[in-house]
Amino acid sequence: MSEKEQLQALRVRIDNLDEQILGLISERARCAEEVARVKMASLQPGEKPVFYRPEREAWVLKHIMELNQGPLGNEEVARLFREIMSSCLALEHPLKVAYLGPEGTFTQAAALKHFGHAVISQPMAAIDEVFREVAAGAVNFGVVPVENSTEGAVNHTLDSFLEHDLVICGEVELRIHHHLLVGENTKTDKISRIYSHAQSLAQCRKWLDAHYPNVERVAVSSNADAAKRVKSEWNSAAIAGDMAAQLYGLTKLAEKIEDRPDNSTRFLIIGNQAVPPTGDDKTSIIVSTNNKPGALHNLLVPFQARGIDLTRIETRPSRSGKWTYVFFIDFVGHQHDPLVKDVLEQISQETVAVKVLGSYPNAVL
Ligand SMILES: C=C(O[C@@H]1C=C(C(=O)O)C=C[C@H]1O)C(=O)O
Repeated sequence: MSEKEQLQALRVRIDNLDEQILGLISERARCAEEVARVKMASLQPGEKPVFYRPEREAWVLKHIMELNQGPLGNEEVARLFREIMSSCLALEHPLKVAYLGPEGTFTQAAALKHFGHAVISQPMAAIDEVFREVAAGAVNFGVVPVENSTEGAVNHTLDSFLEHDLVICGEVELRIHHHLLVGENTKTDKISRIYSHAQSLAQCRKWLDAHYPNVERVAVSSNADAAKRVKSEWNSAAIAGDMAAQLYGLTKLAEKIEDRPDNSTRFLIIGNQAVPPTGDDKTSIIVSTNNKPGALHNLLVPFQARGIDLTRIETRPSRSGKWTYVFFIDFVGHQHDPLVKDVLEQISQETVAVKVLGSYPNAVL
């Protein structure tokens, strides 16, 4: 067979497979519609239907990754199935998700990675506004950054948990790649100012010291805001990611300029709905202790005694008295696990207050 004939034969096979895939996706979507009908039919009077099931979605993605034998990688097939689920869920009930905006931020990228592109995503100007939108019921979920592997905690997010009664329903991790971006009119040999969010400037500090030691670094409210500004200024550049570059039509003067190649940010999904266990979960709590010697030690011993892994501990001022603190603790397990119930009971006897922010599936993607 000639090359042309071989390619033609392969394309016929691909067309045939696509038709089968379409048939199967449509059948799956009809099943999701049926799920919605069943959920609606079995509601008690006054009860609201729960369409989005994060624990079920985590299971579906893990199941697919376990079955996958290549040649596509696990992450790749999971991303495809994430989008299929997103579209199926949107047929049941379109989800509204608020995120720390404006459009083009890494938080938007995280929201789309977690929920897929079929959600209605709404940018908010500040982290606190995301919390308020979710608390008011104007959106189903919110997405906020909580920690970066280079720069540490996002304090605004931690502090917002002290002020709102919301539940953590999930987490997303995103590799963060920063680029130095310029507009069409930028005089690249005369850059006198570089805009970005303070966290991003910090994540690229060494690169900036080496390449632009004398250029003014200007912290603005988001990377997307930085990208927007350079469009109208001739002597400015921005540090931002791919989404912002695309959105504002900027070009990359330098790529992947973050100081650490593994630079990642963790985001939280906040909502009003508690998530049942999946067997691979994490729990986040806030604890306030008496300001006396050994308080932190006494708090941690019960975890150690039960072999519960702490994945993170963060301290913040309590805001209810000078030099008093609260601890944000993440650990492995679900609040319904007997061992976790037991540890929560014990620490609530030894501390001033314990608040469970939520138990949620470990990030699959
Ligand atoms: C189909 C359901 O509803 C939603 C859609 C899902 C899917 O498309 O697989 C999974 C969980 C839910 O978010 C369900 O509850 O099973």
